Amino acid sequence: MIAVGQGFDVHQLVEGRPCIIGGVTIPYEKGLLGHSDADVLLHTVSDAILGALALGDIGRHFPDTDPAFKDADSLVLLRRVWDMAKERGYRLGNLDATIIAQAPKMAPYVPQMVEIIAGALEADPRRVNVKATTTEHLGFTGRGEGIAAQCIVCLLSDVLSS
Ligand SMILES: Nc1ccn([C@@H]2O[C@H](COP(=O)(O)O)[C@@H](O)[C@H]2O)c(=O)n1
Ligand SMILES: C[C@@]1(CO)OP(=O)(O)OP(=O)(O)OC[C@H]1O
Repeated sequence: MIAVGQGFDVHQLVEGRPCIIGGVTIPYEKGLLGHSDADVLLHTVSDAILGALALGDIGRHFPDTDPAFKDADSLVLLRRVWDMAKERGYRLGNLDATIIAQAPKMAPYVPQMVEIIAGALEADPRRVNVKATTTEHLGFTGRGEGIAAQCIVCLLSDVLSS
């Protein structure tokens, strides 16, 4: 059985917040705003997995009205999402994600992000790809007002569907 899912997320860039992306705290003058730590990359990975499982999205499982998730570590949320996949007999086929940001420069941190995501999904890092693009100064990402991320995931299971 193969299950694919996709995710998309956006968070606003503001002063006075840490810039946490893919589980890495990136030195930058601004950070992402959210109820949780606002890790836009881990959110989109979580949403892609939940999509493959037909289980909705992270907002359904970890509501932003619940004080339990205030400043939550998105890596903890991703591990909880991955538990849902494992419970259903899935392992990671592969994952491909894109961070859409004019700044900061993501490339130096991408290898660490890959290791963190692969670790959370108990997968070989060679199954995980993270990349980044600017939008050539166009739109809200290009103006530095926010950062977006998108992800596609392929999950594999040995269970045959009936
Ligand atoms: N925030 C970003 C955006 C892009 N990169 C890297 O720069 C390369 C060029 O980006 P373009 O938008 O001009 O395609 C791209 O290949 C990314 O690897 C980055 O590190 N951080
Ligand atoms: C992650 C959660 C957790 O409360 O909060 P936010 O950091 O606001 O992130 P978002 O992607 O807007 O929605 C999911 C939320 O449930």
